[in-house]
This record gives sequence, C-alpha cells and structure tokens, in this order.
Amino acid sequence: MLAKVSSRSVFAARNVRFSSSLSLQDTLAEIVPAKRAQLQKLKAEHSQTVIGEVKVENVIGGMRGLKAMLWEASVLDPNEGIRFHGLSISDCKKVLPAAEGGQEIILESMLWLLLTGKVPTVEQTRALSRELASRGELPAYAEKIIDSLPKTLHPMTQLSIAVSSLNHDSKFAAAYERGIPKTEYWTYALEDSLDLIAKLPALAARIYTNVYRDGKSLPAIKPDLDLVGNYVNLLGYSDNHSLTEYLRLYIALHGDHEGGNVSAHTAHLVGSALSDPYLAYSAALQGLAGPLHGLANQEVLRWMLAMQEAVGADCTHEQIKEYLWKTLKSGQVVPGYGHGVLRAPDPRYIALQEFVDANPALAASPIIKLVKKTFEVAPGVLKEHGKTKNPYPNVDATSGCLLYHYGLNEFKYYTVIFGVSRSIGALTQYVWDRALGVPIERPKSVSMDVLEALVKK
Ligand SMILES: CC(=O)SCCNC(=O)CCNC(=O)[C@H](O)C(C)(C)COP(=O)(O)OP(=O)(O)OC[C@H]1O[C@@H](n2cnc3c(N)ncnc32)[C@H](O)[C@@H]1OP(=O)(O)O
Ligand SMILES: O=C([O-])CC(=O)C(=O)O
Repeated sequence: MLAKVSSRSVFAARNVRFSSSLSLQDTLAEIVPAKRAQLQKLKAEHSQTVIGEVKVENVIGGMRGLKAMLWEASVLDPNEGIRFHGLSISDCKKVLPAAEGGQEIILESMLWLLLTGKVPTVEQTRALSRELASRGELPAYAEKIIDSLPKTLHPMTQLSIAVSSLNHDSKFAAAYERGIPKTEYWTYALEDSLDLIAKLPALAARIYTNVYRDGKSLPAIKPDLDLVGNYVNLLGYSDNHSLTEYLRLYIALHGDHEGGNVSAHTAHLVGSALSDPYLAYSAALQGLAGPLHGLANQEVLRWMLAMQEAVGADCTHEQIKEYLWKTLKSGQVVPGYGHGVLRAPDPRYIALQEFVDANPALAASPIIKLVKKTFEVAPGVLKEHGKTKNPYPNVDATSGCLLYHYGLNEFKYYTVIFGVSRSIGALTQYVWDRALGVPIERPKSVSMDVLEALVKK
C-alpha cells in the first residue's frame, strides 16, 4: 500500500486524476456537466467530420474495426491491450487501492476509476465497499426464483434469469413510469447499477450452492468486507487467502474491455431502448455465455483436461503441438487463443501469469504448468495454421485453470465469475449513456442485393 501511495506523484505528473474526498455520487454529479458539455461541443462542431470509412468487409465481417460506438471507460489497443481511462493494468496495480490485508486491485477501486475517470483514495474505496455490502442482500422473491431453477440448468442461464428478475425493484423503471425528466435518468441508473453490482455475489453464490452444494444455507453479507471478500465467503472459500486475492485481481481485470465486445455491446444496445440496468445486464450475460466470448474460460479448462488425459501431465512440447493440430484439423478453435481486436498476448493473461509467478504453489501446479507450456508452442502452430489474425493467448487461456488449481473445479461455473466482474464496465457505460442522453441504437442494415448494388455504383 505504501508503494501505491508513493507512486501517486509519478501519476499526477502524467495528469492522472485523483479523487478528492467526495462520495461516489457527488463525484459523478460534479463530472456530469463537463462531460455533457464535451459531447455538445463534439456534436456542434464535428457532427459531419469523417473519421473512417465503411467497407463491405465491415458489413459482412462482424463490424470489425468500425469506429461506431461511444464508450468512455476504457480503450483497447491491438498491441498494448486495455487501458482504463488511460491507465494500463500495471499502472492500475501501482495506483488503485487494494483490500484491507490484500495487495491486488479490487472491484471497488476499479469501479470508481471506470465511473469517474479518477483514482479513488483508500477511504473512498472502503466507503464504497461498505455501501455495496449494505445493498448486497437478496430480496426473497429473487431467492425463490433461483431456488426454483433446475440444478441442471447452466449456471449462466440461471444468472441471467436471476439478474433479469431484479428488475421487479428497478428504481430507474419506476422513475420512468412516474415521468421524470431525462436529465435525471442517470441518478436512477446509478442507483440500480450499484444495487445490481452489490447483489451479484449473493446471486452467484446462491446458484453455486444450489447446483454444487445441495442448497446449503448462505452466510449473511459482512459489512466490513470488500465485495470479493464477501463473494468468496459466500462461496465457502474464505479460508483461502490466495484464492481471494486471485479473485480480486481476476474480477477487477475482467471488468471492462471497451465497448465492442459482445457482453458490453449488448448491455449498451438493450439499455439504449431505456430497458432498465437489470434487463440490459441480463441480456449482456446471455452474450457472455457464448463459447467464443466469456464461456471460453470453461472451454479452455475442458480442452486442457482432455489434453492432459490424452498426453499426460508431463508431456513434451511436441505432444502439445500434435494435440493442437488434432484440434485444428477437426475444425475446432483452440479456446483461449485469438481475439477480435488484440494482436499480441493479452496483458490480462500476462497479469495472471505474473500472479502465478509470484506464488510458488501455483507455479508448481500441473494444470498451470500445462497452460505455460501450451503458450510456448500454440502461437507457432496457429501461425502455421494461418487462419487466426491473432495467434496469442487471451485472458481465458489461463483464468479458469487457476480456479481449477484452487479446487474450484466446477468449470461450468467459471463464466458466472466473469459475469460478476463484467457488470462494472457494462453498467458504468449504462450510467454514462443515460447521463449523456445518447439515443436508441439503430444502425442501418443492408441485404446482399443492396450491397451488390452499392458496390456497382
Ligand atoms: C474474454 C473474451 O471474450 S476473449 C475471446 C475468448 N474466445 C476464445 O478464446 C475462443 C477462441 N478464439 C476465437 O474463436 C476467435 O479468435 C475470436 C472469436 C476470439 C475472435 O474471432 P475473429 O475476430 O473472427 O478472429 P479472426 O479474424 O482471427 O478469425 C479468422 C479465422 O481464424 C479462426 N480462428 C480464430 N481464432 C482461432 C483459434 N483460437 N483457433 C482456431 N481458429 C481460430 C476463425 O475461426 C476464423 O476462421 P474462419 O475464417 O474459418 O471463420
Ligand atoms: O474484447 C473482446 O472482444 C473480448 C474480450 O476480451 C472481453 O470482452 O473481455
């Protein structure tokens, strides 16, 4: 913590903004007018300025590379990876407050940064932890809905249903029905977003205990713990400090990855119809549950375990190469590799590997050794295969394997943890979308006949 504090002056010199002593709500209220003015200026002076072109490949290729949506909290560089309000992951590790007794960045400090663009103080981070804890218990109807779901239903489907059900109490939806002015939308959006983020650990833990622990009763939320501390406690792993710290890092790092990824984009799209934060984030979770997106962490472990069984834990590079080729030749993707934007190893993957390197027990784990060995050969194989534009690992290449090492081996649950995290990025933008009054999203689509006619012109 001392090192973090002393690096403040270095960051201040880089114009990184530090929060004063205001509450989160007051900090935002202070920023909203300036952001609105920034958008008005852009509209007034540059609405017609061209910033790119649309090619046929954008229309038929998943809009890759098209700069067509506003996203405030983070920007993804293909080679450097993600920056949160200009801060890289290693910057965040230096400057964002950790939990009491911990070293890793936590959801609360990342959420504060994402929402406000400012680095919170330790006191502000603690106050946000207490606020989230005070909002964290579930309403009885939500517990009833979760408990009624079949244990065989995928945990991500359960999470999406549970989040959606909370719209029963949406303050945003109720205020809209009452007829509030548009300028006030963001305050209700923020209320719902904080409520939802706060309740995600209890929702996610209830799903876990129902599916994997015979519905064992859950402890109450502790008012003095950070959100992930509470989550780990609810999951029944509170005696494992290393896992708690890993989850703090994991959940902070997965929070936001600019706007175009499937989950974030979905929340933005659904929210643009003024569906409340619960409905928007429930929809985002449905996208996160796809194997090319968040479900890849489950798929990586499944693939790794199958490889381990086929070639043994102590396998050679040559055996891994053969297994990679077998996967590729059977027409499957290598899970945990490739990316829609990144063209270098994902810095989130690197940050998790650094966590491993600092923990000898993790570095010695057979499954984590296999992750590392696979990284040593997979890029070469994927380059030779010649299809993927990015032969390097993304964050999913290792995230689930660490959970497996810690004994959290119910891999169909892994994306739920990702879902707890992604809320902070998706809902940050939800709040800003309402504060800035961005319109309903409605791009123009074209048929192939129209495209043919357009290219002939
Ligand atoms: C948190 C996250 O969401 S990170 C991403 C997690 N997903 C995965 O790890 C799944 C494996 N990876 C993939 O499927 C892809 O790399 C994606 C979905 C992440 C990105 O997709 P794209 O942007 O379309 O990738 P790209 O432009 O490189 O694809 C070109 C071709 O390479 C293939 N390709 C891409 N990645 C891989 C891979 N890991 N293994 C094998 N083939 C691949 C694509 O399927 C595509 O094949 P096609 O021409 O037959 O359709
Ligand atoms: O950016 C993407 O498309 C996928 C990804 O890594 C994420 O959402 O975290």
